[in-house]
Amino acid sequence: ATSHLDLYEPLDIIGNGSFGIIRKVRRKSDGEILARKELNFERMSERDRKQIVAEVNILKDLSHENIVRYIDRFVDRDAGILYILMEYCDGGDLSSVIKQCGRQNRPLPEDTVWSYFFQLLLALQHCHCPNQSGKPGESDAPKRQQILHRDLKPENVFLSGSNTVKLGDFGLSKALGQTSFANTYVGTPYYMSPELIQEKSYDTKSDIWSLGCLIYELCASKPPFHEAQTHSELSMLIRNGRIPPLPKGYSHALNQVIKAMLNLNPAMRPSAQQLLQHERIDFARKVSE
Ligand SMILES: CNC(=O)c1c(C)[nH]c(/C=C2\C(=O)Nc3ccc(Cl)cc32)c1C
Repeated sequence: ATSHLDLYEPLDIIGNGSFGIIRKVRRKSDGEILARKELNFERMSERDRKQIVAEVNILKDLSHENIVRYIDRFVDRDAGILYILMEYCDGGDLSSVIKQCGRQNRPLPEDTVWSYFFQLLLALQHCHCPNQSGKPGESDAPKRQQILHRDLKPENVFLSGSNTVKLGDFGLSKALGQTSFANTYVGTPYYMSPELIQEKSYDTKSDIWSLGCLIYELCASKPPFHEAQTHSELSMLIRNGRIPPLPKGYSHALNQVIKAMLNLNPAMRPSAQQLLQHERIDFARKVSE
């Protein structure tokens, strides 16, 4: 019987994640281009293997336009490699877009920022409030537990076409409900929220903090607390909560909504649901429809 591997023609390597690579592949049956994560689990610790299994199980449950679609997985026991097949996003990741804006000193247009912001809010809302998307008959959908992304950063957001963003790499996310709030710190130091510095628990408002850092970085081409050289300097900058204003040309409204997401007190930060009511987000929604 043809093994899974023979069903796909390997093309170029497009990324390297924490445990392996991401390769572009062509499905031979219909020529569809996909992305395949290749993870060498022989070198992984037991804990990391559990993490990957948890990621796949989380991704399987999520089906949303703004979350990278999980397609299939299979293991090559001899080679000790786990293959995870996902949708291909031809625009690459947001971190490359930000680097390009910084290099060419051409900031992202404000309308593009609001559109990406809107789409990421839809993705987060789908994770944070499982049955809130308001689709008719939603109430009889199987109850899925709340999911936290926990590592929202430009390297984990991918572009499909020129203006659809997709949240990817749930490697560090935690499905709540099985355990209490995850209080082991993980994620990108620059996007570390104040509650994580004080080793308090991580919750949906920590994802909102990271989203605030990401939207800030889209405009300024660097994270809000970038000047820090050491961990302790970073935590001092974060706790004094002073955020350098965005470059000229971005509206007061955008500055304000970023400030609200970067409130030191998690309870004061707006939820994804509340942010989706913002008038400029509503405008982005209308533009996208
Ligand atoms: C240089 N690399 C790229 O331009 C690039 C492209 C064209 N696609 C990707 C990444 C993904 C891609 O295309 N689909 C994905 C699904 C899940 C995850 Cl975690 C990543 C991807 C990347 C990193």
